[in-house]
Amino acid sequence: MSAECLVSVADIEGRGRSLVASQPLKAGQVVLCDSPILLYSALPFIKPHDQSTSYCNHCFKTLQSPPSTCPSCSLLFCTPTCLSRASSSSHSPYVCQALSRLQHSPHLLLNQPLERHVQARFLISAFNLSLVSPPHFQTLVSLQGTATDNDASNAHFLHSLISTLSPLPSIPSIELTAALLAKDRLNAFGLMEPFNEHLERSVRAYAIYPKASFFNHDCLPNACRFDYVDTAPHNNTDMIVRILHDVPQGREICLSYFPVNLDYSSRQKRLLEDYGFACDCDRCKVEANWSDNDNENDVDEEEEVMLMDEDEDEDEQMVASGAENEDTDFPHAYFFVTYMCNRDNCWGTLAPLPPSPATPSNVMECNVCGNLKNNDDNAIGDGPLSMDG
Ligand SMILES: C[S@@+](CC[C@H](N)C(=O)[O-])C[C@H]1O[C@@H](n2cnc3c(N)ncnc32)[C@H](O)[C@@H]1O
Repeated sequence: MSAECLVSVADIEGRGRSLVASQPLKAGQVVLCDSPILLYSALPFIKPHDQSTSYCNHCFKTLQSPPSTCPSCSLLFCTPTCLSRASSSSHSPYVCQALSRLQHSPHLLLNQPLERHVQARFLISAFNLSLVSPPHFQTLVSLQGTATDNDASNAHFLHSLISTLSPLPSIPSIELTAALLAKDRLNAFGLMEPFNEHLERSVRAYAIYPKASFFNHDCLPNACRFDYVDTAPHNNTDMIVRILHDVPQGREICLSYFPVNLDYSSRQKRLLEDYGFACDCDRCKVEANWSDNDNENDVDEEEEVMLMDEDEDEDEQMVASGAENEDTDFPHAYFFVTYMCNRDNCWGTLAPLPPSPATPSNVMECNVCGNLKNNDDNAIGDGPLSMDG
C-alpha cells in the first residue's frame, strides 16, 4: 500500500492539524515520502566563494566532479542538468540577480546576525516561489505560523533590503513577509551535513515539506525522518518517515523536532521559543518532577543502561502497552536503549528498516550516522543507505 494512505490529517484540540495512523502500522513501515516545495541554502553571505564550493545550489548534494557554474552569478551546481533545472525553478533570473547582489555587496548585510542572512535566502526563495509556482506558494502560506514582534522587525529590515536587489512585478507585503518568516521558523526541516563524530553537525540547507509540516512533536516520538541527500540517485531531497514500533490505528504519529537526548529544560525552552507551545508529553510530565541533577542524567548512557537493567521487563511492557507507569522514575529508559544510537556524539534515532509483508525487520538504521545494527546490538554496517539500496 502506498505510504500516502497510511496516515491522515486530523484536528486535535490544543495541537492543531496532526497526522494519525489510518490503520495499524508496523515497525519500520514508511508512512510518508515527501518532496520539498522550497529548498534554500543555510550558508550566510560571508566568504561566499569558499563556502559555496561544497554543495550543489539546487539539489544540495556534496559536489564531486568538476561542477557547472552559473554564467551570471558563478554559483555552483553538480551537473549541467541540475543547473538547467534550477534556472527554471529555484535559480530563476530573479534569484540569480538577488543572490549575486548580496554576495558582491557584503555591506548590505554587514553586522547583521547570521539568522538574517539565512532569512534573506528564505525570503528570496519564497518570493520566487510566488512567481514560478503560485500553488506551492499558497501551500506555504497555509502552513502554521503567526508573526511575532521579532518576525515583524526582521521582515521590516529584510523587505526593504530585498526590494532593492532585483526587480519583481510585485512582492508580498511586509505583513505577509513577517508571516512567511513565522511559517519558516515553525515548519522548516534542516538537511544536515554528513555525520562526523569530531565535529558539530551543521545544516547545509533548509526545506519546507507540504505534508511533513503536519507532524506534531513528541519528546518520545513514534516515528523518525530520514534523508539520503548524498546517496539517493533521484529525488535526493525527499524526506522519508518511518515508524519506530508498532502503532495502533488512530494513534497520532509524532516526530521529535530535535535530538531526543536533550534535557527537560532545554526541550521546553526550544519548544516555547521556536514553536510557541509548552510540551506536556508523557516524558515531560515525568521529567518536570526531576531536580536539575536528575535531568543531567538524561544523556548519561551508562546510567540509562543501569536503570534499564533494573526495570527492563516493566519498561518493555510499558512501551508495548503504551501506558506508562506514573510511579516509575524513568519510564522511558527502554526508549533510549532501543531507539537511540550509541555511537559517540551521534544522538540519532534508530528505526527498523522497512519490514517485508511476512517478516518484521530486525535491522535498525540510525537517521543521523546511517549505522545499521541488528536487534541483538551488533553493528553491521556504516551507512548511509541509498533509498534504492
Ligand atoms: C510543524 S507544525 C505541526 C502542524 C500544526 N499542528 C498545524 O496545525 O499545522 C508545528 C506547530 O504545531 C504545534 N505543535 C506541534 N507539536 C505540538 C505538541 N506536542 N503540543 C501542542 N502543539 C504542538 C505548535 O503550534 C507548533 O508550532
